Amino acid sequence: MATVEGTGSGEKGQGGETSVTYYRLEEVAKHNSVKELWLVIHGRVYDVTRFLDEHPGGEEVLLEQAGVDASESFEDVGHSSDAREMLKQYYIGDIHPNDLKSQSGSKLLVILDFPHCGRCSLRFPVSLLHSGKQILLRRPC
Ligand code: HEM
Repeated sequence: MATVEGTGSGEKGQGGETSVTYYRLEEVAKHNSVKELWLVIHGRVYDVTRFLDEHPGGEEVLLEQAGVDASESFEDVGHSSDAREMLKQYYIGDIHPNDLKSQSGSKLLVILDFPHCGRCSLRFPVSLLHSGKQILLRRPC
């Protein structure tokens, strides 16, 4: 496990300090029972131990995903936005960047337009590692 300090807002005096705890996949894998059940959804780690009894889809499906990346099964079910909102309360940290799957197939094309300047429009592909991080961009002119 590693904890990394980062600035949430990047603005001075706005109190945007955040701290992220990173977990290796092998550590997540150890929490695979009803006593302690962690799973990974989209690069984020969730401790759903106390949710086992409450999950509307039953505890069995959660146990099947115990200690592993459950992103695909989570999405296959087509969980509601309420379900996605619930995730927040079980979030305990992010997967360590070294353990994130290479997502070469999922690139995002960023297009920046600068209305004040007729010459400047930037297009560049970026790789999506995980959400929640800040990207700083510098205006070209
Ligand atoms: C912390 C993670 C999860 C949360 C917060 C969660 C939450 C919910 C909620 C609120 C529902 C009710 C329907 C809805 O609102 O979408 C539901 C249903 C269900 N969930 Fe999850 N879920 C989680 C993980 C999973 C995972 C990993 C699976 C794996 C297959 C799963 C399978 C199901 C199934 C099969 C249903 C029933 C769908 C139905 O009856 O139509 N869930 N879940």
